[in-house]
Amino acid sequence: MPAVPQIDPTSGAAPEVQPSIPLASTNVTPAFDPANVLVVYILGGPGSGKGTQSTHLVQDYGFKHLSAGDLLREEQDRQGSEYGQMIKDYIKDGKIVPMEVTVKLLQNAMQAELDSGKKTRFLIDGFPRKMDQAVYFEQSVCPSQCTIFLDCPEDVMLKRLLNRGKTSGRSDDNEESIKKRFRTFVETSMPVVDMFEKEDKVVKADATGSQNDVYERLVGQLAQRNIHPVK
Ligand SMILES: Nc1ncnc2c1ncn2[C@@H]1O[C@H](COP(=O)(O)OP(=O)(O)OP(=O)(O)O)[C@@H](O)[C@H]1O
Ligand SMILES: O=c1ccn([C@@H]2O[C@H](COP(=O)(O)O)[C@@H](O)[C@H]2O)c(=O)[nH]1
Ligand SMILES: [Mg+2]
Repeated sequence: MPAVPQIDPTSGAAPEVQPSIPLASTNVTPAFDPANVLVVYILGGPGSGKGTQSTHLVQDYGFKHLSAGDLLREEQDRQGSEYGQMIKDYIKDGKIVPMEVTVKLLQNAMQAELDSGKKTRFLIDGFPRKMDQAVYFEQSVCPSQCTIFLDCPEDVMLKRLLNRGKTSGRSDDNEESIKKRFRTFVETSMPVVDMFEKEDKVVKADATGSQNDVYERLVGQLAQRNIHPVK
């Protein structure tokens, strides 16, 4: 397996990939072999419960949870990061940070986990959020097994996020940023879910109701995809 490059502090990173390139037409060998590494994405609108359900899934399915948003916030706060201010501005505005940064952070985190001989099942939360990220990651990092999609109406998500905003300290848990995030989700992220849906790779669950209700639905859906708890 090739070594995973660090984020290049001078120039940035991975080559640009045009989103229009069809997945099947390329010959790139991914960095991680899907025979040895399981990647499941968890997507859904802001506040749909991705982080919450990830906590449950990690406990029962032996996943290593990697939240793209958390990794970006860590990078934003890392002393000396040349991307800090850019990430801060993008997050507050609900925009998608250029994929070179996010993919590198994810790839490095996966490599670190594999190097330490720990988990080989990755639950990637809140990624891919844009078509270029999806195409690049699937081709060059690791093809996913499936995408969990948490389906939740905006009024429910808004209520949850405003409630979370009372204590989260997140710069984007305010009404103005939330509206922008909803828009980005519909315009930029849903096409990714739709693409995976066409490939029959989406496990969709109604994300309304209690956390436990949602989780039970997810467990049932995952079983149908032959993904089972490890204990
Ligand atoms: N089923 C649920 N019912 C009520 N509240 C919930 C439910 N699931 C999650 N929450 C709460 O809603 C808020 C948002 O949940 P969570 O952080 O898991 O969402 P998310 O999809 O990861 O959001 P983001 O995209 O902003 O990171 C949290 O305060 C969480 O406790
Ligand atoms: O692939 C990604 C994932 C996230 N972002 C940015 O981070 C924020 C917060 O993400 P959460 O998943 O809600 O924690 C998101 O609104 C984007 O601005 C990103 O750019 N790319
Ligand atoms: Mg989250």
